[in-house]
Amino acid sequence: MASDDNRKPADTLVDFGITGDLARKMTLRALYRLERRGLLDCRIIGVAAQDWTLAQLIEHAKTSIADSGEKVDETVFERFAKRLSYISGDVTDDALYARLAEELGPDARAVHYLQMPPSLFGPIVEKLGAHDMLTGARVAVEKPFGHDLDSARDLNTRLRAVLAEEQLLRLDHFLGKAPVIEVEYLRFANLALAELWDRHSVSAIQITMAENFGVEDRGAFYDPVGALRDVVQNHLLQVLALVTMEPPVGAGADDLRDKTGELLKSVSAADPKHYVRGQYAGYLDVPGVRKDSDTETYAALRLEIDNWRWAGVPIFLRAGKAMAERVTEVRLHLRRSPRLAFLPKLQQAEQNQIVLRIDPNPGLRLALTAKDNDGGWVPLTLDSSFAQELGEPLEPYERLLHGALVGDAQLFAREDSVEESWRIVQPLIDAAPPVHSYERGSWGPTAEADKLVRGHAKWHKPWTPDEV
Ligand SMILES: NC(=O)C1=CN([C@@H]2O[C@H](COP(=O)(O)OP(=O)(O)OC[C@H]3O[C@@H](n4cnc5c(N)ncnc54)[C@H](OP(=O)(O)O)[C@@H]3O)[C@@H](O)[C@H]2O)C=CC1
Ligand SMILES: O=C1O[C@H](COP(=O)(O)O)[C@@H](O)[C@H](O)[C@H]1O
Repeated sequence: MASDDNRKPADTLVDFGITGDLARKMTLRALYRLERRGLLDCRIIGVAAQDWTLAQLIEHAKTSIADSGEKVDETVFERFAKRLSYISGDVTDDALYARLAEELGPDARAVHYLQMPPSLFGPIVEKLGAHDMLTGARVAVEKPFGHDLDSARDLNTRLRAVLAEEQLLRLDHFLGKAPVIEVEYLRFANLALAELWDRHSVSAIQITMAENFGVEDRGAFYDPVGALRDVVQNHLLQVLALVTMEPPVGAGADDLRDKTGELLKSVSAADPKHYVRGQYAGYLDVPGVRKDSDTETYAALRLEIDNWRWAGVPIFLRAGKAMAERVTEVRLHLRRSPRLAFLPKLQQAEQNQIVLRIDPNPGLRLALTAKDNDGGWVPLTLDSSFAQELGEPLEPYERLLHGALVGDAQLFAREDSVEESWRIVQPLIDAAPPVHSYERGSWGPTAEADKLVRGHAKWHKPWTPDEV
């Protein structure tokens, strides 16, 4: 397919897996919201195994959208429902593709969105190719992309045998989060930040993704996966790449992805000696979890970026379920200022910090210090809330599905960055240390996690929205 075709807006979304859990919780709502905003300009062909009528699918869509907390406007929903059609069948069966090809017609410009079990990504794309439905089309695949480096490489090889890289969109919903997208602009458009953003000013970077709920009803999915594969290999490494990359040289999707790919390439493979795994008390009772499971629900690790900007700056990542708070943030600890000889008491001020909160209530905090009345120092924080100052953003799935439909690949992970991020974490998969138990509602196995950062800034309690 000529590369210009890959960027043309699609006129059809083929939604494989429209009856599934992700569709119910998130993607039907996202499509409805795009309709409401006037940003949806295609028909939608749902594909799944359920033997439903179109009326049943429409009813299911309405209930799902309402259950997701969205107020359903009848006029908007009617417009949305008119776009829908439905094909039921088994995606491993050729007959389904013959029906799909007929429904699509010869001139369709389709996006095939695969919110399907990952084991079916390869078979579906191959069948689409065999039935000549990939010319002029794009394919968007859900996470996870592989379960280790070898399987990610195999999947890339399999999909790339029938698709050009420009046709393949690998979803990572963190790349659709407004504050994550904002990082590029904040870093490079503000000299006040840009001038501090390197090893001369930054002494350590901490990225925390804490969730205050457990695995709940997702035991069967989660137990073979664990925190490292579920959120570190993808979400947190993509965030790290955006936080530490060099400035892109142009506005194209590959200008940005060249820089994130390059950055991940310069991250050394993780060392299991600098890796802490935890499992919350009660995890083994979750339905679907093996009774003797040693899957981690908490992962903390240290990484090094071996390039001119970041050499020598330790990067600490941690992610956990059933933690004290739900908060995802990036925290840059700046180096200490020299001794403040002009103060009456001999002391050093606390290190400044720059904090980007990704969730909830995204914002930027500058943590400074000021002089108190006794000649010591007190914390002084400058906070901004993006919602208040920048307005309500598109939700991640709205942004990603819209990007897929209009042909903007910028928000999707490219082959190189997916493989590099698996390369980085692979040693932790191959030689996983034992898991340490931690209490629900805590900050994880803190004794072990504290050892990981010994000699550097301690883990900082994340900036939570209720904190003033
Ligand atoms: N659920 C979530 O919260 C999230 C999920 N994801 C990813 O999204 C993808 C889908 O997950 P999820 O929605 O939870 O999965 P589900 O199992 O809930 O849904 C899978 C969908 O695939 C369809 N399907 C499965 N096998 C076949 C088949 N042989 N032929 C036709 N249709 C088939 C199902 O149809 P039917 O229902 O008719 O059987 C259903 O529509 C996965 O890659 C997952 O990792 C990513 C982020 C979050
Ligand atoms: O991909 C995943 O992300 C969610 C967290 O997403 P968020 O947008 O709510 O922060 C995580 O709970 C889940 O385990 C994981 O699969």
